[in-house]
Amino acid sequence: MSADSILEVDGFSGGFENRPGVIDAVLEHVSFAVPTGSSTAIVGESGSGKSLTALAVMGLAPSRFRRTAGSIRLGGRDLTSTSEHELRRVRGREVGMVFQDARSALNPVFTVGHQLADVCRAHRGVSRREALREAEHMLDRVRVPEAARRMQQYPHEFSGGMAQRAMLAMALISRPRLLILDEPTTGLDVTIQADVLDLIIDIKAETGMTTCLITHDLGVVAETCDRVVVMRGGEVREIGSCEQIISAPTDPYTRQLIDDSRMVETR
Ligand SMILES: Nc1ncnc2c1ncn2[C@@H]1O[C@H](COP(=O)(O)OP(=O)(O)OP(=O)(O)O)[C@@H](O)[C@H]1O
Repeated sequence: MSADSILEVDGFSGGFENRPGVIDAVLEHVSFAVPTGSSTAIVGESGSGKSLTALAVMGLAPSRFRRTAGSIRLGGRDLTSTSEHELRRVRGREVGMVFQDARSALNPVFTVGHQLADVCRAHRGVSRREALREAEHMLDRVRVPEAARRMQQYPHEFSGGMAQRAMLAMALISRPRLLILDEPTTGLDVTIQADVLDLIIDIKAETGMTTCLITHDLGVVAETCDRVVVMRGGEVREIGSCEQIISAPTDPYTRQLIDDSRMVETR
């Protein structure tokens, strides 16, 4: 394992305890690293274990999930032996996550501005006034038009694409070192998908932040990432540079993913 990887998942295995004492294995010896500054993608079909791996990194795996082996190190710290209290500090400050369905991840009873400011205060210890100013600045930065007015609105008043931008602002406002994006554009209209992807590419270029993009679509990966981890059935099947994986995949499953992806349309 290399010292310049912000995230190191090493032999991580686990499953669900659906019946007491019996663990149905889901993740099997998952090992990969996310080099600091990279744009690493985790790709695979639905059910391959991508989201579960990311949730384990966040310390947010479902309550019935049990780790059976391995470790997850973030910035050199072993998360599998970190207390829940510490994990709360790590989430946000060290690692932020954007989920697929932004509107359901936002709290429906508070305005978007209120929620952004709360996250800012919790992680950066600034005054309420400063947090509100930062929240508006962040909404503007993720290209939400009329940020000041949007601050006062509730999540249901945001379209899917705008809600996804607000989620991105929420993840960015605590300035995490690693940003995990779980299918951030799935379910959005194609043109909105392209806008959100462009935004992610621009923010990455501006901040130099490390990103980990989870997707089933290798077409998206080709546009946004430099490294690829291919998962299937809870296992890592192949790891390589984006170029190598796309031009010369060694695993037949990766080849199938390439054929299924949007790249087929542009070839
Ligand atoms: N709460 C749960 N209880 C039992 N099994 C679960 C639970 N959550 C996920 N699983 C199982 O774990 C496996 C991995 O799921 P995961 O969500 O990580 O896949 P994924 O690759 O991210 O797919 P998707 O893109 O559909 O989210 C799946 O087989 C799923 O059925």
